[in-house]
Order: sequence, then structure tokens, then C-alpha cells
Amino acid sequence: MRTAIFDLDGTLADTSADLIAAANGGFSAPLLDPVADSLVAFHGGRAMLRLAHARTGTPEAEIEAAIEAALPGFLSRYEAGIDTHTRLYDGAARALDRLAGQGWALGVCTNKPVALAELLLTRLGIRDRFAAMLGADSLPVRKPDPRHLLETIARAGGDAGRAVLVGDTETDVLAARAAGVPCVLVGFGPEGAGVARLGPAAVLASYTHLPEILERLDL
Ligand SMILES: O=C(O)COP(=O)(O)O
Ligand SMILES: [Mg+2]
Repeated sequence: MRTAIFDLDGTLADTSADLIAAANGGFSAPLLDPVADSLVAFHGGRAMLRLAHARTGTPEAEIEAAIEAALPGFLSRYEAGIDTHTRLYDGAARALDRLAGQGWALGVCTNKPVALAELLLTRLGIRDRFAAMLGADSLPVRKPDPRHLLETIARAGGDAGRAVLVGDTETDVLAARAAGVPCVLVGFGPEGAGVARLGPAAVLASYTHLPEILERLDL
């Protein structure tokens, strides 16, 4: 069965404003900008906290420990406001329905903790579209380790020879390449069409084009 696996942050949904609000909540003044820093938000909680601590002047040698100490508070603030500003990208739900109608199996492979991913996709109303969802803590490994993607494909009922990953960052490209699976990158994130520098099989300008782009991969 042809299988399309989706990344979550920056691919299915623009989660950046809620991620940045949760990161800023741990500091006495906002250190990250919801628009200018959206790219770092899509690299996850640790990346945001690393940047915020660098901006406060936390000494380099103390940053990793500061990030670990800040993570639980960040995660609980994020959970509390997880769908305040977060929205699906235009056309995403309809594209998923069209793919399902064409017989594609669908799954999610995200580096978000899986409980947060479950909560968010349920709130956004699309959890039931996916046969499998694996998060950062579903396995002992995560993207860019290819086993994270390969296991998601298997649990969605697919096989790697007829699968594609739709993602937004280099982490997705590296996981897909190591798994021998083509990667389509969204071109409507902070980098725009500039994601072409990462060498994806295709860049997606709009979800309305996804079924025809996946068709062209000839899986
Ligand atoms: O939370 C992260 O690290 C990124 O999550 P993603 O894999 O859904 O983009
Ligand atoms: Mg992402």
C-alpha cells in the first residue's frame, strides 16, 4: 500500500506561536519573537530554549543543564495552551482526505512527545485520519534515525519501498534519506522555497498540490 508519513510541527500545523509563548513563559521577559523565531520553534523545545538562554547571556558551559532544568516547565506550559494560536496549514485536512480516498495509508512521525502530538491532532480534528502516530518518545530512537520513520511506515500498514515523508526540516530529509524514502518538503514555512537547498524530492507550495506531487513520485 502506498504510504504518506507526515511530520507535525511546521508541516501539518503552524505550531510556532504556541511553542514560543511556552518558551518565553519561563523567562522574566520575552526573549523569542513569534514571527522572527518561528524557524527555531520548528526545531523543537530544546532548540528554542538554547537560543533563549544564549540571548539571556547564560554561560555556554551552563546552557545544556539550563535547558534540561527548563524543559518540564516548558512542556507543561505548552500543553496548557497547545491550540491557542496553532492552526492546520491551509488545505491540509482536505489533502489528507483526498489521499485517503486514493488509497494512501497515512501516518505521523514527529519529534514532539507523543502525548502532546496526540492531544494536538485531536484538538485540530485530524487524529483519526492517521493509522499510526509515533512521537519522540515512542521508540528509543527518533528522527533523524531512520528507524523512527521505518517503524511509523510499518505501523501504518505500509512498506518502505512505496512510502514518502512530508516534512519541513533537515531532520526530516536526513531521516528519509537514511531510510531510502523520498522526502517532500513544505515550501510555506519560514524558509519558503529556500528549503530546496536541502535536496528534497519536491517542494510543496500548497497542500492543494500534494496529491499530484505524490502521484508523480510513482511509488
Ligand atoms: O518538536 C520537535 O522537535 C519537532 O517536531 P516535528 O518532528 O513534528 O517537526
Ligand atoms: Mg517539523
